[in-house]
Amino acid sequence: MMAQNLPLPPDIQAISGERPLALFLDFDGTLIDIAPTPDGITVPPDLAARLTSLAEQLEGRLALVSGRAIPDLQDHLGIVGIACAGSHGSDCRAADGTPIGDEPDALSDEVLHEVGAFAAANGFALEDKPHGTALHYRANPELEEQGLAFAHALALQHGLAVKRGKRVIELVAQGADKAGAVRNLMQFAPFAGAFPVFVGDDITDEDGMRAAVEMGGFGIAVGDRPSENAVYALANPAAVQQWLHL
Ligand SMILES: O=P(O)(O)OC[C@H]1O[C@H](O[C@H]2O[C@H](CO)[C@@H](O)[C@H](O)[C@H]2O)[C@H](O)[C@@H](O)[C@@H]1O
Repeated sequence: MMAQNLPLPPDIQAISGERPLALFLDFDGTLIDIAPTPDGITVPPDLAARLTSLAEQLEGRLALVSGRAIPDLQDHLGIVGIACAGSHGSDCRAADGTPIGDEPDALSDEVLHEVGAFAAANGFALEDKPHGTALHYRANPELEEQGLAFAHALALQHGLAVKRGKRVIELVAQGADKAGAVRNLMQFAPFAGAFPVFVGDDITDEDGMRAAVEMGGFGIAVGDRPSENAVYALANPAAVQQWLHL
């Protein structure tokens, strides 16, 4: 199913034929199908090579923008020589690995301890991340309300932000989001001055799409979640890969 009956995007070659295209791609649910657990995803073995080749066609103006930390992306994909923004925009790096922008501190030990204890006591699967922590409840969807109440109370107490995703609630530093990642990358070559397009499936991707729109581009929603900022839609990761000619 597709988001809000939005039309299919124009062919990528038609877009990039008109002006230099800067492409920002979410990972889970956009390039790769959602799996029961974070480590259970199936990543085609040649995906990294295909992304690298796409980046070359775009003269380097391709970035992965993920809620996952960059080392986690690399564990699944291998080292890809393209720009990456990990941990919901907390950690932005150019294609050669050079950091872009400030990297926020990790969460305090006190917060990590509280979240870990809550997860263990209530049936959430905990994902520790370098710039945050995630409570997964895909195996127990009824835990959502309880998880949100806990996360919002803890965020208020410690000045953190809550991110919601597909059967996941995350705590991260204030100010980290995918809009910031897009804006950061668009300040520098080879992205600066290009036409930004953000492709994503989840709530956190709305920030990235909004930033693309602000800079004259557009968003493409993936899947059936209604999108506030997308003007085009693709049905699933297979359709994204096809659209990208991967
Ligand atoms: O911004 P993304 O690249 O889409 O990353 C968002 C989160 O993705 C991962 O969790 C989600 O995918 C898992 C694997 O399909 C799934 O089991 C889980 O229910 C989803 O929430 C990842 O584990 C998170 O760290 C990312 O923030």
